[in-house]
Amino acid sequence: MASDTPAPEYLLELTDIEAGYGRAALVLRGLTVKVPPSSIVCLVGPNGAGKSTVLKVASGMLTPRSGSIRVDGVDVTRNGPQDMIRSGLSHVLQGHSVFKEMTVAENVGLGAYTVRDKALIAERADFVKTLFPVVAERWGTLAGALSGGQQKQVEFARSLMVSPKVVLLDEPSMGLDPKTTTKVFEQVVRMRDAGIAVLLVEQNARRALETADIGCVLDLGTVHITGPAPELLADPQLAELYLGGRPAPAATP
Ligand SMILES: Nc1ncnc2c1ncn2[C@@H]1O[C@H](COP(=O)(O)OP(=O)(O)OP(=O)(O)O)[C@@H](O)[C@H]1O
Repeated sequence: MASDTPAPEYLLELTDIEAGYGRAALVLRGLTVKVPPSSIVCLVGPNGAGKSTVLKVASGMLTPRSGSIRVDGVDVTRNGPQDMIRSGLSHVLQGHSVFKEMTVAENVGLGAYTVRDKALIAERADFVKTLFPVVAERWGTLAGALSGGQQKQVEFARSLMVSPKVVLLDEPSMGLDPKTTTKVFEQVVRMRDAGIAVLLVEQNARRALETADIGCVLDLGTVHITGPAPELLADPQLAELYLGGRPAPAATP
């Protein structure tokens, strides 16, 4: 029977979040970020602005002191990490987290450790193999034998084994050369096109905004500007302040 309840406008809503570590001063100060379905939302901003902290709050690793978190319209503010996964959020941490002495298949399988149904696990494994061809091609290979960019795709595949609504990606380009970064961002777009919303944190602000649908500029724990990523990229003042200088002028014919 079809439900009369309209689908929420956003899959993830972080509203007026205040959060910090222990007794130290607040890191996030009234932060609001919203992720619509089938979109890539990118958080950019200077070192220490609180970008990774946003993802820790969204994944239940850090409980906010105030504010609310909603996933697909449901309030999950007090959920811990396990319950956040059940709510539909999956977090790919900063740095490299594949187990190099395990095969690609074993690494991907770890993402499904909360899933009991073997047929469901096989179905999801088929899905990630289709989405990330390199994962299918290197399925039986030790993950340590893969390049950095390929290992990142194994991490993406592992994160999708819980069938998330939103994937939280913390600096997927870290330690990768520009060519590999381009390939990794192509995979982020494939995730979005497969219907998975993405909240992306990146140091490489210009590159990330070129990939994202929506950009949020974070400074001192709050979002200063948010809007369509192409508009943020075209803003000369923003480029000067946060994107390492003005964009190159268009070539004259
Ligand atoms: N585990 C922690 N314990 C205490 N303070 C922390 C912890 N993690 C981060 N911080 C502090 O929170 C602030 C924001 O850090 P965060 O990593 O969220 O920023 P960021 O914007 O992601 O920075 P970067 O781009 O350098 O990764 C910083 O002042 C940092 O020192």
